[in-house]
Amino acid sequence: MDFPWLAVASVSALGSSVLSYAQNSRSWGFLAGSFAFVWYLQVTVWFTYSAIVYPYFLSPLRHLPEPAGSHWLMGQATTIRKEPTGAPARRWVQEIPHKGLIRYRWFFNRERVLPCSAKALAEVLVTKSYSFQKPAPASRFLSRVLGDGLLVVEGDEHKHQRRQLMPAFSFRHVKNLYPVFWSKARESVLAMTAEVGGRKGAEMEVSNWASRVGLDIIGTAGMGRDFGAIQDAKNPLVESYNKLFVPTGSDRILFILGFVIPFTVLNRLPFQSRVNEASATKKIKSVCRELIAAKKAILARGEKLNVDILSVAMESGGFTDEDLVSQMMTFLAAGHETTASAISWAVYTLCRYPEIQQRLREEIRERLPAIDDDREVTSSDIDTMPYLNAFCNEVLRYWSPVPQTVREASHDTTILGQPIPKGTIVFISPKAVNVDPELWGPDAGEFKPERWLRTSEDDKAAASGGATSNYAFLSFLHGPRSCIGQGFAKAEFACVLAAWVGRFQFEFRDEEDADESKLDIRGGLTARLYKGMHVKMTVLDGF
Ligand code: HEM
Repeated sequence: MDFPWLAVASVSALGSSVLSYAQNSRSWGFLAGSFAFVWYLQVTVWFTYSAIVYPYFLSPLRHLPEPAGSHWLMGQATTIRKEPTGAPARRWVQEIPHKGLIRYRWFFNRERVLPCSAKALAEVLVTKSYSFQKPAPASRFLSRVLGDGLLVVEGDEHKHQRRQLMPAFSFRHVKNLYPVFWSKARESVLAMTAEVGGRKGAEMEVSNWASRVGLDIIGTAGMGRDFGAIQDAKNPLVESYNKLFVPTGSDRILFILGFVIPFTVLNRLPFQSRVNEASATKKIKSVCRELIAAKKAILARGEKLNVDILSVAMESGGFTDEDLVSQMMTFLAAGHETTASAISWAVYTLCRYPEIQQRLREEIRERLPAIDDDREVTSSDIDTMPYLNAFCNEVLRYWSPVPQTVREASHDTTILGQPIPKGTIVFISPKAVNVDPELWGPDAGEFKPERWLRTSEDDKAAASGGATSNYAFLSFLHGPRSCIGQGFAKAEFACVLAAWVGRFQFEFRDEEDADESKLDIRGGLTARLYKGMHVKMTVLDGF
């Protein structure tokens, strides 16, 4: 329930004028004082209604099961802010007896609904997908930093954009990109080898490397431009994304102020995060404009464009230049931090389970050419490596690089027959659903690549990791708003990981990291280790 700024301001203006008139006062001081008084009265009434009366006595959601120990006014807000991103939802889904929906309360008892059965998820993500849209504050942020690209737009505009962009992500097209993925993966291995040198157990922060290789892959395979991020850690694009997605101290202040000042006003104030955001967005936009101009010059010369995402979007004829800038910004952001997060968590897992690392390395070395070998690596090499694919699927399941996402009911609707009023916030938690024993069986909470390995020719269960429903694996969501880059991401992830594991041995720098429950995981869009993923790396002979 959002604070009705406009209505409250209008009533305050009217009320203070009436009071001034009734008191026959022409003093500005009296007018301002009575304006503040009427404002205060309304805030008190609104607050009592929205934070106490509605959630406790009137809301149709009040009978849904809730986490125990919620604060009378702050619900689960402090728990959520204290624990690693997505961790409370992971616990609630398993601990609270539910029939597919859980309600929890956020600051000032604002209600949230967590769909957690396959049927509830199917309704939110597929059958009623366009009734559950991105909430206005999330859309405003995404729109500011990405423009109105595929991730932001809703309804018919979304259907139209998605149709135009789909050919760039077709199965056949992604298959043709494997050699590009492999060549960038090799380049990153060579650059990292140079940095490690002959040192045994050299300390490295791998999420930055993963980000840089991700950026170069989306640049080369998605836009026909090598950004050179692997070769240059100070690459302006890398720095711009660091500014955009790494949280600053002022974010917390902005979050709190957001309860009392409208975001349209806050966003104009010179907070550090807003200043960073504006300069980063300007830089990224200028790179995108330059890319589009270069492609247009190719078209003007009558030459044929490549089949990268940008070329497909341009050739569809369905986008203006500014639309194309938004799409490019969307693919750059959506396409590199997510995969980078998956690669970082894969490295973490390899440190945690040295025997899995060894088994994976054996398969890679047996099946793929060594890094110094120029032979092309194709989809038939990568897609037929059972343990590599099982390991990648299990990392995506267990760590869910996008741990949670959010929707808002755009009108009064239902989930599983439960009335959901317009404006209700619905939290979708891949991090919780991906390890729910109801859907995955009793070993859901274990990291176990074997669940994806076929035990016989007609073992069909392995394709879905043995889960009882498609909706059990939510890392890319499902339905019309699922990740359009899923095939691209899986292929890129497998190539980079294979090249890294073939060449390097990974170990924890800080042994205490082995205790997952102590990890400080934060992040809005993707899950990151707050201190960075610091590991020890050694170059191994023979690959
Ligand atoms: C491991 C890597 C990745 C993961 C886990 C991932 C996950 C997701 C998720 C969960 C969403 C839905 C977000 C929401 O609606 O709230 C999404 C959407 C999207 N992803 Fe990915 N993604 C990955 C890689 C990529 C790549 C490589 C690209 C592009 C090449 C990409 C492009 C997009 C786009 C454009 C959307 C918006 C789709 C739409 O709304 O129609 N993603 N992704």
